[in-house]
Amino acid sequence: MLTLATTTPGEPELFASLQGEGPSIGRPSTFVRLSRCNLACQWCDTAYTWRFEGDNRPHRDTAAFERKANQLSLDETDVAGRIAALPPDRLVITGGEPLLQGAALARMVAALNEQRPGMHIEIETNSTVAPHPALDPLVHQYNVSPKLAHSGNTADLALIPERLSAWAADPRAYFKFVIAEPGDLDEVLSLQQAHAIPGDRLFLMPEGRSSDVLKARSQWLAEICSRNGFRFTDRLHIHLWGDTRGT
Ligand SMILES: Nc1nc2[nH]cc(C(=O)O)c2c(=O)[nH]1
Ligand code: SF4
Ligand SMILES: [Mg+2]
Repeated sequence: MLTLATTTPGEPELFASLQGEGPSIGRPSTFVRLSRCNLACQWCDTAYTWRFEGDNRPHRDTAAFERKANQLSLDETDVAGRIAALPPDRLVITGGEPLLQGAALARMVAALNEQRPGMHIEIETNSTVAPHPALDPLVHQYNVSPKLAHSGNTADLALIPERLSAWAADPRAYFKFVIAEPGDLDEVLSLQQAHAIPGDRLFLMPEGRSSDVLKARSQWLAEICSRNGFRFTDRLHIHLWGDTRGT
């Protein structure tokens, strides 16, 4: 079984859209959003995947979410069938932290490869969890987003040195750092040095859940990228559809 997020109670968050972030920005892709996360970012835009009633970890919005309305368990073959029925030939698996369900994901992707061979498989991850050995060979691209101090997570939970070095050594892994202030760059530079992250696999992305905030932060972030040899990524889906589920 896989535990998915929902768009509305009982409806899994599984949809066709355009990849909004990172190296595949603009590509038609099917998205599946898994529930649960091992971190708690104070600016997280998908707190409905983890901040359930009784979870008091700090978040910018104080709301806690009812678990029953925001989680849905489905069979791996059922999830694969829903993905195979949609037009895109690319799949983005996101969350929450999808690698927490690595064994079930391996079964789902294997079923998908039977039903719809040749799909490009991309995974969004917060960097802390090693891919399950049965899943890893089925994945074409990892979008790895280590969480900096401004996320509110402690470094001992969010920045696992051996994991970061393993991602840096994997040519399938693209780093995507969420940046809220120019000062966040110092942390990126020291992580880049410590783990030998190549600049052509290192993206900076503005933090923001509205088009206005993204545009304002893009002004100085674009400059930082060009000065440091990093790639810039916008959040296309926020400009197009705002901060909404299922887009
Ligand atoms: N269109 C679209 N692109 C995305 N890229 C990464 C997303 C995510 O939430 O992880 C995301 C998302 O939620 N929507
Ligand atoms: S790692 Fe991702 S899903 Fe988890 S709390 Fe942070 S932003 Fe949200
Ligand atoms: Mg998102």
